[in-house]
Amino acid sequence: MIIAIDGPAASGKGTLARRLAAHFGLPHLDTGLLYRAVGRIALDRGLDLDDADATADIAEQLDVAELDEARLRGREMGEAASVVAAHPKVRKALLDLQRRFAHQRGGAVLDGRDIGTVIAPGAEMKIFVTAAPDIRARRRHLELERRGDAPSFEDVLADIRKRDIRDAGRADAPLKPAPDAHILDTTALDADGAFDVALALVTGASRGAGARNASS
Ligand SMILES: Nc1ncnc2c1ncn2[C@@H]1O[C@H](COP(=O)(O)OP(=O)(O)O)[C@@H](O)[C@H]1O
Ligand SMILES: Nc1ccn([C@@H]2O[C@H](COP(=O)(O)OP(=O)(O)O)[C@@H](O)[C@H]2O)c(=O)n1
Repeated sequence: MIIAIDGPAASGKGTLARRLAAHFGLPHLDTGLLYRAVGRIALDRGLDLDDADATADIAEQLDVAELDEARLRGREMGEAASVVAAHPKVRKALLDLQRRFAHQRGGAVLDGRDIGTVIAPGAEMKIFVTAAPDIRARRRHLELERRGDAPSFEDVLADIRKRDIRDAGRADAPLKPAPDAHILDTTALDADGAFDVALALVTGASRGAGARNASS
């Protein structure tokens, strides 16, 4: 089974995807890390993030085994990722590896912005995780504080709003729910509550598929 989790920044999609993957014994890919890595390498090399050709070259040569998650989670990396992710050439360079991961034997869980719409439109389960911007900013602010990065709450909220607008407004693979996605609003749900709702959706869908298979 392919489980596609999409949603805006700090909505809790990564936390949910990891928990679903552990529960079902499926491999998990946080696709945001790919774009963060491209942004990071471009900045390390002093390249212009708006240079679509140079950043697409980096994306083509990206070694997924070398993704250093701790270095990629910083505040400025989310912004850099969002800039390079708007280049169609960068997205194209990262497409095959994500599709292969999604379609491996036994299934997978992927989280990002375009999993249900572009990477795995045939996924058996699509969940679009969302929450109010100020709640997402509070979560991200706490997370950054724990990392020792201490921007103000207002700065984190401004980052999130800016990234939402860029991600939803780009022409190629914009952030939006697939027509058949379940919307999971976690504004009033903690991580356990979000997991319980998602688990009920996934187990309900597999039972439905079992029933359809049994009757066909
Ligand atoms: N439902 C939730 N309620 C409160 N905090 C959450 C919830 N889901 C995730 N978090 C926390 O919020 C932060 C962002 O979550 P994360 O899963 O990384 O979001 P995303 O992958 O959407 O950016 C993390 O510190 C995580 O532990
Ligand atoms: N499948 C994906 C995943 C991320 N991205 C981009 O990468 C950026 C960082 O993604 P992320 O998932 O690591 O960010 P958070 O939601 O964790 O803050 C996003 O703002 C998107 O611009 C994308 O375009 N497509």
